[in-house]
Amino acid sequence: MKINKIEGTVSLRRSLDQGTEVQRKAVLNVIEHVKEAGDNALFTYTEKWDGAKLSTLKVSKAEIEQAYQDISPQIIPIIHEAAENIRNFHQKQVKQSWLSTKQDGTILGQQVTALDAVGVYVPGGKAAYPSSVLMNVIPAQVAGVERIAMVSPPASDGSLPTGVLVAADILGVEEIYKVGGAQAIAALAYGTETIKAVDKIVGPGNIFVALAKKEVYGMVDIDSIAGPSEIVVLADDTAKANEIAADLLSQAEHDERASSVLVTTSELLAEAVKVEVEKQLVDLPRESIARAALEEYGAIYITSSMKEALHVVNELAPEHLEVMTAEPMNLLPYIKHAGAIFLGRYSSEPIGDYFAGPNHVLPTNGTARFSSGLSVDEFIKKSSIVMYSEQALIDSVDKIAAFARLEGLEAHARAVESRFK
Ligand SMILES: NC(=O)c1ccc[n+]([C@@H]2O[C@H](COP(=O)([O-])OP(=O)(O)OC[C@H]3O[C@@H](n4cnc5c(N)ncnc54)[C@H](O)[C@@H]3O)[C@@H](O)[C@H]2O)c1
Ligand SMILES: N[C@H](CO)Cc1c[nH]c[nH+]1
Ligand SMILES: [Zn+2]
Repeated sequence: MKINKIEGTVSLRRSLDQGTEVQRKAVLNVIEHVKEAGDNALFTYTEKWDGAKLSTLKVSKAEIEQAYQDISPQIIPIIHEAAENIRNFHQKQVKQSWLSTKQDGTILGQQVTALDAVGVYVPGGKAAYPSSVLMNVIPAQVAGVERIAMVSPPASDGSLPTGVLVAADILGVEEIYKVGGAQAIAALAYGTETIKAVDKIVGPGNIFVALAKKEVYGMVDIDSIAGPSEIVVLADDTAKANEIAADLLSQAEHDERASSVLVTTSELLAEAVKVEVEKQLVDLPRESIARAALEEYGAIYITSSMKEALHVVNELAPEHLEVMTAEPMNLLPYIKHAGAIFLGRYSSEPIGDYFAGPNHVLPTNGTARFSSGLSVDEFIKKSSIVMYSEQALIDSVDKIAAFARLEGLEAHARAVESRFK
């Protein structure tokens, strides 16, 4: 990790991965092929990219039962407890419909309706993510979505990870399909013989998944594009180097393109964290991934004041921000851009990945400047409601007709006037 001293204001935004021309073309071909050939195209690509020769896509009851046989029994109550924490947190996000009656009897309001059908992408290439099953499915359930179709790429033996199957079963997901990548996104958007089309697709994935989601947007809705994981730790000289190093590595191990950054006012701490990171890397099972990520996207920034450090943090707008300072809560009002904020040394980032309750699907690549993590809001829509009283229309008909004529829309004006002719 390189140490950089920062003076004054700097621009540190990372550019968004738009994929290469070859990747974009490949994704377009996949989508067209799935539209034309349906399930057959899904079988072809699953064999090509995942090495699995399948004859059916839907996970069977027998496969779920087998997953319960294979999984360590101790993990099951832990998944249940995590699911409960996540459900309780998301329950607080529920928005109610409302109606408001004016003095003249007019009723105005907003009706909240859950989406009918949602597709959930659970990544499966480099690691298994049962936690992402919980994070994507629970807010949809809390919103009241009736149909949830989950997709995830199989291993070469045609199986899905036991943790993914058990987590989905614990939540009561009935449709689980063994298909991943751009082909899974195309199937959810356009439908095939086996997979019925949905209204919205959510969930993180690699560049092929991200490009496919962008491509089908409009046909269906999508959530934001969550890219490789990121962590920024903001620390002063009270923080502990070994704890910061451990937290930086927790995100670096996700992906060679993950980004782990320390922003600190202490030169001494910066040096100590650099040494600790090297020390802790050595026996990490995913050392090579973490090392590659740190070499390319890792950094330590030293600033001369906390004010400058906060500026750097807001500039980076990270997916996850940890604040490890003497009084972390005091800094909260100055943090404008971060997907999730973890305050104090007992709030290590993986608590949020698995257990605390907030969602772990969060804005990356600086998009926390304008977007938020996955929430119940992503699974609802709002219809406005208008019920005018006779008196209200008498009072405003001339104004509305005048406005319509300002736009040259005579039929609009006559429509409101027709009630009194
Ligand atoms: N932000 C979050 O909440 C969150 C959570 C979990 C994972 N992630 C991220 O999701 C990503 C998961 O990526 P992954 O690759 O491990 O799994 P993935 O499921 O996204 O992608 C695997 C699929 O990619 C397709 N593919 C692979 N190589 C291809 C090629 N050359 N051409 C066309 N298609 C190809 C295949 O269909 C394969 O099934 C990682 O970047 C990880 O950090 C993010
Ligand atoms: N940190 C990831 C989001 O960037 C989510 C995750 C899933 N499992 C472990 N971590
Ligand atoms: Zn993580």
